[in-house]
Amino acid sequence: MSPFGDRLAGAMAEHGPVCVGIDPHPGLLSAWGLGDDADGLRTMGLTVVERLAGRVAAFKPQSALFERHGSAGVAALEDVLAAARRAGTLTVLDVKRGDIGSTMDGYAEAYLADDAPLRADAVTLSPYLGFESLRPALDLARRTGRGVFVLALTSNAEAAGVQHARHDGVPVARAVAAAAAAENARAHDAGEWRRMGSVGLVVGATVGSAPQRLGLGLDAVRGPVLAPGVGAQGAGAAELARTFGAARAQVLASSSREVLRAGPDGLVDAAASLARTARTALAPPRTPEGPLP
Ligand SMILES: O=c1ccn([C@@H]2O[C@H](COP(=O)(O)O)[C@@H](O)[C@H]2O)c(=O)[nH]1
Repeated sequence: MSPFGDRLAGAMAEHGPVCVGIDPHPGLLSAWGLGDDADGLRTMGLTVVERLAGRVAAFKPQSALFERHGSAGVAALEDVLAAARRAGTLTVLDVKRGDIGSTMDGYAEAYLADDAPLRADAVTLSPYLGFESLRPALDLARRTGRGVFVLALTSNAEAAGVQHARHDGVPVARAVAAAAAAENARAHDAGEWRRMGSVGLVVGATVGSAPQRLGLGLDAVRGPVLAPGVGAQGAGAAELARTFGAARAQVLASSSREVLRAGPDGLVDAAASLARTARTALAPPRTPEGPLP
């Protein structure tokens, strides 16, 4: 299997830089005429996969909303991940895991091993026990051709107190970006990827000019940037264009509730509209003569 970053770069070029979140909130399940139970979760997830596979670059199931229903909910999540695999659309499992190294081994095995029932193409990870505590997941993802998205600047306003804080004068989020860049550089030097590294960052589309102000150097990370916050959290084309600047070619815009609110019959149009917004906002800046070299 080619590495996640290269596979994602191909999917973004083919289907647009768009990820649809599968977040079965109780209110959405009710609006879809589904019960807030494991069958409802499964039906919503499988419907999203059936209608949108091959139309978007990736799906991002939100683990928490499946875990609410215990083992039956997790079984539904396994089914949704398996359906996306069969359909050939990439999955980013949003689990935001992070722990001491020995426990991190367990999380890595749970989501990134080839035989894991909950395996996804990539997972979200939290670096707030120290970036290096994520080593088991970084290494297993590299061995199995999978990817990780490490939280750098999350879309929620209260995150700034932690992520903008400075340690030895360096903003925490910038240190996270630098560590991700180093991982991608090592893998590139080893000849492992061509188009994009497999260690990505999460940077909310709602964070304004924070990446520039904090000197994150997102383009230098050379990995994908997962940008949640489009739609229900208020970010649109203007925010995507403003926030990501020189890194816009790496950005995977993500939206959950706004697409799901369209209901089963409106999914295709809602995802197409999201793709149009993301493609326009994230296109290279144009000069009078054409795109910049
Ligand atoms: O910084 C972050 C990281 C993750 N998320 C997750 O993305 C979706 C957003 O859902 P919407 O309905 O499009 O608002 C959700 O699963 C979050 O947990 C995020 O929003 N911000």
